[in-house]
This record gives sequence, C-alpha cells and structure tokens, in this order.
Amino acid sequence: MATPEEAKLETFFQWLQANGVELRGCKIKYCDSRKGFGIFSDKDVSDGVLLVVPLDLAITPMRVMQDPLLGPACRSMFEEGHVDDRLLMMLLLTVERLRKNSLWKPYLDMLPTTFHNPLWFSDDELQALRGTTLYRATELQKKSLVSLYETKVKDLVKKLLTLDGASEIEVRYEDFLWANSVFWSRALNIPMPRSYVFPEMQEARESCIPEGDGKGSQVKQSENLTKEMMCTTTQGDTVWVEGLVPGIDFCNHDLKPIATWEVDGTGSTTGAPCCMYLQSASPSPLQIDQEISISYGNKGNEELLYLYGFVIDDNTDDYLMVHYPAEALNTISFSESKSQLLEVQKAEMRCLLPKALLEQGFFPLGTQNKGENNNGKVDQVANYSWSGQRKTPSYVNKLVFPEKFMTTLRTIAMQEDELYKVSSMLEELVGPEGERELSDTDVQAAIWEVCGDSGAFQILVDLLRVKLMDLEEGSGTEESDLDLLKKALIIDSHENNKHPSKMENESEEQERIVMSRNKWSSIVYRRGQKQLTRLFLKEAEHALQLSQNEQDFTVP
Ligand SMILES: C[S@@+](CC[C@H](N)C(=O)[O-])C[C@H]1O[C@@H](n2cnc3c(N)ncnc32)[C@H](O)[C@@H]1O
Repeated sequence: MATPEEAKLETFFQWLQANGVELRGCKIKYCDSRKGFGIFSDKDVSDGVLLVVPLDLAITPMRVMQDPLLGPACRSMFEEGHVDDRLLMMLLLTVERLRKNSLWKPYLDMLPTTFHNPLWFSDDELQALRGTTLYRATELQKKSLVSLYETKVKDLVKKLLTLDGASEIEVRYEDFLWANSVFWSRALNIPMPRSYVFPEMQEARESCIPEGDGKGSQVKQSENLTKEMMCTTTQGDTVWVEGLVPGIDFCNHDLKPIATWEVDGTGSTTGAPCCMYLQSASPSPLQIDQEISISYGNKGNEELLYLYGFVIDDNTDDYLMVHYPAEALNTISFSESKSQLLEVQKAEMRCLLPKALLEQGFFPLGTQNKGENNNGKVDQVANYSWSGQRKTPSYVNKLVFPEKFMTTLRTIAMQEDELYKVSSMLEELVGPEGERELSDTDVQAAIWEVCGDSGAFQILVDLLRVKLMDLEEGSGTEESDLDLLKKALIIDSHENNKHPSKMENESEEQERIVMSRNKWSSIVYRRGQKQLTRLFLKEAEHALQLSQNEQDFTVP
C-alpha cells in the first residue's frame, strides 16, 4: 500500500500532467529531511530537456489577478495600492492553502510545512545568531511581518475566503508566515516573452495556451492581462516577472549544477511554446537517479540562511557587511558640514566585503577559486591629486576596501583644520562667481588630497573591532565555534542523527554536542562572520599602519 507521502506525490504528478507539465526525463522524489524533495533523472533524453512547465501555470502577480474567484478582488486591492505584487502572490498562497477545494491543493500539499530560515527559529536558536547582521535583520523582519499581518493581511485573507463562502475558517499569523517563506524560498525572476505578457500582443500568446484534458484538477484562469497590472522590469522583448513555477521549484541548489532553467517563448527548443524548461547542463547522459540540481547563484551564508534556510560550510561566497551607524553621525564634530559633503559625494554608509576580496589584499588566503566570480573586484581607487602634493600611496593596489566606503570614512574622520582646507580648495575650484558646479569626484579628490587615508582606516579598524566584539560577546571566539561544529550531533526531525564531522575515537564520540539543524546553521554562519571580521580587521590594521608611515614621511 502506498504511504501518505507516495499518495501525495502521485496526486501531484496527476495534477502536473493535467496542467500541461511534461516530466520528460526526471521525477520528483524525497531526498532527506535536510533538503526535502528534489528532482532526479529517470531516463535519458537526447535533447537534454528534462522537464517542461507551461508559463500559464506559474504563480505570478498577473496570474493572481486572473484567478476566476480571487482575481477581481485582488486586482482592485492592487490597483488601489493596498498590496504590492509580492504580497499578491503571498495572499494567493495563504488563501488557497486554507480553502478546502483549492485547485492548487495537490501542489500546496507538496510544499514544506515548516522552514529553516531564522523567522522559524526558536528563541534558543535565535540566540545563536546574536551579534550578527542576520540577528538584527530577523528581529526587524519578524516585527514588520507581524504588523503587516495584523494591520492588513488578516482582513484581506478573510475577505478573500468569504468569496469562497468560507468565512468561518480561522486565519492565523502562521499561515501568512508560511506563505512568506514559500515565496522567498521558491520564487524565480522569470524572463517572460513580452508577447506573452502584454495583451496587445495577444495573438502570439493565444496559440500558446495548452489545451486542457478536461480533468477537474486543471488550474483555470480568466483571459486578459492588462498593462497597468505590471510591476516588472522590461528589457527589449523580455519582461522580468517574479513568480513560482510548480515543478521547476523542486530543484535544489548546487554551485556545480546539473541543469539550468530557461524560458522557451516560441517552442523552438521544447516543441511547447511559452513554457519554462529544465535543460541538462551535463555533456554526458545523466545517470539514472542522479539528483538534478540548479544553481541559486553565488550566495553567502547570510543570504542562503535568510532566504532558503540552509548554509554551506566554509562558503567561498561569504561576505561581511560593515556599516557606519547613521545615529553616530549626529554625535561627531562638524556633523552638519560633513553630512553635506557626504551628500554631494553620494556617499555610502555601508559596504559589502566579499571573502574573495582578500585574495588581492596584504594577507591572501590562497584558497579561492580565482576567476569564478567577480565579486572580489575592488573598484579601482580613483584618487588623484591636483596639486601633486599627495602621492598615490604605495599600498593602493593591495587595498581591499571599496573606494566609495573609504570616501565616506575619510569625510567622517576629518579634523577642523582639514575641513577648513577642503572648503577653501573647493571654493577655489568653484571660482569667485560660482562658475563651476562641484561634482562628487571634485569633493572626493579634495578630501583625499587634504586628509589621506589614515583617519578613514582608523574608523574602519574601530568599526571592525566593535563588530568582532559584538560577534564574540554571546558566543565566544571563532575557535570555540569550530570546536562546537566538530562536536555537533545534528538532530533532524524524523531521521537519524547526522554527524557532519567524524570523531577519532570513542571518548571523543562521548563529547558530542546535540543540536538542531537551525543551531548548527547559525554557528556555521556566525563562525564565517567572525573569520571574515578578523581577516578584514587584519587588512585594515595593516593598511592603517602603512598609511600612517607614509603620511609621517610626506607631511612636514
Ligand atoms: C526551491 S526549494 C527546492 C525544493 C525543496 N527541497 C522542497 O522540498 O520543496 C528550496 C528549498 O530547498 C532546500 N534546499 C535546496 N538546496 C539545498 C541544499 N543544497 N542544501 C540544503 N537544502 C537545500 C531548502 O530548504 C530551500 O529553502
């Protein structure tokens, strides 16, 4: 007899078929409690097209507004500005999951019921993130989601359920949280053919709508799309639309993916116009039962955990976010003049420091896969000196900190006499009659000429030291995190416990520390953040020293 899981899968396959989906060389199968379901190869396909999904099945804002039952109400909510395009899709998911006879039921039943992003963490698991950017972001997002739910979503969902005669159904915050996590962990930015999206090019589209097979489970939609619905980016013949694509969204992530997803507007590749398909990226035939992964992009653990609820140990795409707190700006000397200068320079108060940047710094790690991503490129320093007094520093090519952020810090660090000198230089440049308008580069160059780098590096060193202290305050050092990870025994629900690292002997085995996957992910992420903070701090301290030496040497 089929297990409940198998029965759910079978119903889902029938639903996919009824909605025009073709599983040509793959099947959907349960992987494990960590990854959930995934897509696996099940036969050889000569053209490499593994899965074909009609674009009509995608859950997009247009699709929500075309829904025969919910569409008209959703459309007016959208047109009146009560909801944006993402919220529309979340509303559909929330309502359809609560409705008894939803035509989406076979799909929704296949989706996870709980998630591993920090919005779902217990208090204890959240504590493991203390001191990280993600901890603060999660706190803020939790508050904003609860408030959105209380002030808007609850009533809108009730209103939509009433349309189905189901006003008695109780709506809970958790239903909306679920829809939010489904959306963020599965949505794709789909490059749709313009002719498919806009009604004035309807003819091309009409020939694409797959014919139903008469089964009741086909998800229906009503006709026209209108231009004013669109909240999308247009690029030539392509309109980028966010949405969920049932079927394709069961692909798990791998940085060395087996497949890519594409849109086939004309049907020239798949024989099925206006569809999305999964294309094998492997030069040789796939092995039967091989998992078909796609790449979600080069993402650091912060982003992976926030969006998808998983992390990669020793992630080469990790990055550190450093920001100068806006509130601190009001407390420094000459804050008003400095704020004005920051504005003219279009200064950035934060910067992202990808791990890969370290490769070109003073202390390269030597572990990066060079050339694979260009995250690590520093914007070349545009310092120049119009008086020729300040020489380009000898270390300039080793600096890993973005020039835009250095500009901000130089401005914040200025002393009274420096501010005075910068002002007179700029006045000279503008001319007595105000002949010339100052550009951001004029101001940047003047500040650099007068101040050099040491003040900026000093602030950077302070920011990074504070960051390291915050990170270590509740959870100790990077080494203690490493030790925890070595001893971790991860408890996954419904399954055997996982030992991510092997222990040498029995006594070590007894030292195992039992922890949830969420806690383990938090420690992997925070350890990476501690490591990056330490390494970037080392770069900043060294740069500070060099800049002070050179300054002592040049300034009389
Ligand atoms: C687009 S869905 C993929 C299908 C999903 N596995 C399911 O059961 O519905 C993305 C989610 O799959 C899981 N996932 C994908 N790739 C993973 C990976 N490399 N490691 C762990 N979990 C992964 C995460 O839970 C993520 O939020």
